[in-house]
Amino acid sequence: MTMGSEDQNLPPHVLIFPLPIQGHVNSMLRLAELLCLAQLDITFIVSEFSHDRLLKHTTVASRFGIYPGFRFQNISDGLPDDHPRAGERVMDILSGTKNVTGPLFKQMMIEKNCFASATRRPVSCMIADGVLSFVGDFAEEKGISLIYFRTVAACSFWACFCIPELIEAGDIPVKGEGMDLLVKSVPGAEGFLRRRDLPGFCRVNDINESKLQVLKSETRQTPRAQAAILNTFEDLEGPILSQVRRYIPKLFTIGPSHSHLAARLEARNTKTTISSGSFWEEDRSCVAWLDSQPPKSVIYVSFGSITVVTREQLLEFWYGLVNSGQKFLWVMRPDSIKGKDGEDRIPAELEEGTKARGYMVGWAPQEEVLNHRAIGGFLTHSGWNSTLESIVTGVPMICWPYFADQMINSRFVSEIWKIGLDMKDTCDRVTIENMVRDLMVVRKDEFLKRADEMARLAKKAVSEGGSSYHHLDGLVEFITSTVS
Ligand SMILES: O=c1ccn([C@@H]2O[C@H](COP(=O)(O)OP(=O)(O)O[C@H]3O[C@H](CO)[C@@H](O)[C@H](O)[C@H]3O)[C@@H](O)[C@H]2O)c(=O)[nH]1
Ligand SMILES: C[C@H]1CC[C@@H]2C(C(=O)O)=CO[C@@H](O)[C@@H]21
Repeated sequence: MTMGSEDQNLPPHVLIFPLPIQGHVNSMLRLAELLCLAQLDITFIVSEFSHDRLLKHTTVASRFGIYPGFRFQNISDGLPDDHPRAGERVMDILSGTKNVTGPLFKQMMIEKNCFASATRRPVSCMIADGVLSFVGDFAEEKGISLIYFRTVAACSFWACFCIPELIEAGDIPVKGEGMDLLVKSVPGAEGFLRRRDLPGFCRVNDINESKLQVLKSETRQTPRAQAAILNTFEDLEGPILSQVRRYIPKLFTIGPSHSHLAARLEARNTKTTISSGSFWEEDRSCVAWLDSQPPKSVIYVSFGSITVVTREQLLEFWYGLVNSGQKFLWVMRPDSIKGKDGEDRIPAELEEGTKARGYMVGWAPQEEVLNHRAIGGFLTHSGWNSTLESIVTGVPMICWPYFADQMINSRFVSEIWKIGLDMKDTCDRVTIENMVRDLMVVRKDEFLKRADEMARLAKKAVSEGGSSYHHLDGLVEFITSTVS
């Protein structure tokens, strides 16, 4: 772990370590590529499960093959291959990572001399997912610089940061009555944040429940890092970012990371295609279907990589979409329906309505879909990457948050940014039908106007002179300063 004098001219060596979940890996891969463009050496720690998926379904090998300083390093996520890694069992990823991956990581770093080689200095800086405190422990033990990258919005990070105060105020546990009461102990969000909008981890019966405790402690330890990164931009979350900076002054906002990457690649004329990090095979036939639809006539429906719905919920969505009379493109992940019980018959009116106005795929090239001129709205689970992708393309949203940060993202979409509607905690066909009509027809112009303005601000942030552009340069400078 000591650095020989021959290493002095080598670039900084950054280790990047995401939680092995689609949204987290996607955003960290984009960060990795941005840092490759700045000529830094990168070791990207990826779970065997995620890496297999990436190799099978993306061009990740050739995408990173052009950067000589980039390497993948596989590690176990501690879960058996047949673990669903979705729905109610997704939190097992956190415990698997802590109990199995953590010790393996430490052993690997020691045995491999922090990935030093003849052409690479030992890891000089670690950028770890904000919920991997064991990386922080190792960094402190070995004196390596540490930056946390929490892949959620600032608003969600901040609400998690305030969990101790929320408990103190009696706003957590969130349950039963009082869900619509405003919370007072998330500074900057007084006046609009209700208990029901707090991150899903707060929905516990008892404050000792592990998901609450884990998120509280993982979030609260963030300031021990020398800096932090958020995939957001100043014009989107300025007031909340000011609150976060009271505790983490060195905070780099570099988002939206996907459009930032596209902008930097474009500026170099390197590549203009979208860099997908999909864990499932993208069904591109939906793009041909979209090509034949009128402008802004289709609502895109996708609930991300973790959401699992019951058959009842599925039917409510389906009736709502068909009854709205609007065209729809629906991503139905193969593992996204809970307890298929053999009762798989689809009512004839839904089959007919889908044939007439719908199209379904198992996984879509989402960025390309959202960019398509035929898309006029997005019915989403409000995962942060999906939210940012929608913002960049100026597509208004209907939010059906499933868990975690999605609960607060959807509140900001509807109440603060006013670029969509929030249907959290409801799932009935009439609400869905009405909201789809509102978004796509009745209030279409109002939502599109605001969404267009937000898209403009997002693009400004990642362009030369913009806040995220400036922050990424600052991040590279900071990383470089850790070796000089
Ligand atoms: O058919 C699809 C559906 C999704 N995506 C992509 O998959 C990613 C999904 O990310 P996200 O919207 O953030 O959802 P999750 O994968 O569910 O992300 C997890 O991680 C996020 C933080 O990184 C959190 O905000 C979410 O709540 C959490 O569920 C996005 O980049 C999408 O473009 C596709 O390419 N095709
Ligand atoms: C499974 C969840 C645990 C933490 C992650 C998260 C976050 O706030 O960082 C939000 O939802 C999921 O992506 C992860």
